[in-house]
Amino acid sequence: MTTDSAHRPLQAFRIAGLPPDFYYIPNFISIEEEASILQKIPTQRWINLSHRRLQAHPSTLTKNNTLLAASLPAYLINPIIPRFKELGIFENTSHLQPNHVLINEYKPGEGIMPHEDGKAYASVVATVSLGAAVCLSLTPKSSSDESDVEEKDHGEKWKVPTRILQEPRSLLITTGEAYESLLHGVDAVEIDEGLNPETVANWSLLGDRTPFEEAGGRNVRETRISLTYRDVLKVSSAANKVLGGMFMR
Ligand SMILES: O=C(O)CCC(=O)C(=O)O
Ligand SMILES: [Fe+2]
Repeated sequence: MTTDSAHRPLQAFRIAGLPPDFYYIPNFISIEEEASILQKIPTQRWINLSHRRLQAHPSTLTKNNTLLAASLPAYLINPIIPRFKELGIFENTSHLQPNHVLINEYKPGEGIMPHEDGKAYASVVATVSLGAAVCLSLTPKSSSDESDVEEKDHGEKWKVPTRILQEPRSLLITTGEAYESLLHGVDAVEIDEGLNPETVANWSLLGDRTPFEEAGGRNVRETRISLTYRDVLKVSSAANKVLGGMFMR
């Protein structure tokens, strides 16, 4: 298992200095693919929240975190999910592929509080960014446990808190300990500031650093949409529901 890890396609994209594992792939989709997806996101399905808006596909989970089985819309499947398969992103999750996508939209000044994604899902999230760049802020789960998060695996120091800069068309994969031991959020700011190799964990993996360098380490926010692909563990098929209903009579 460990011997072939060096040959795994994701290894070149691993973000160093963070708990295992985050992977960042710039230009995961093309400009044309990005435009096509943006144009297909339905305008009538947005749920407005105070600092962002979102929609869930194929549907919102039930109160006990169950997904009612249904396929994802075609524009969320192709070309993205076949590319996930080539990279083996969901090869160890229960359904071997994502079955749920949350679409989040952030206008300048909007964000999402630090949080964890929790146990409704397999511990893998694949996030495709569309439209503009945004920084994801990472913090240890509890500040009193900071030393636990920083020193693991032979005393290796993790550089948290830190940020991951997500360029438009990029893919960010969060798995395992990175999924379980850190909180992630998007600061509700109009400008991400102080972007440089020390403050941005994936600086060396960026597709194009020049816009941020030329802006003096700033990213002036524009509307950014994210597609977060996940594998929901509990899935209820329509057939199960009917059977369940029969046994209850
Ligand atoms: O927009 C993002 O990149 C993060 C979204 C997020 O954390 C979530 O939907 O749980
Ligand atoms: Fe999240």
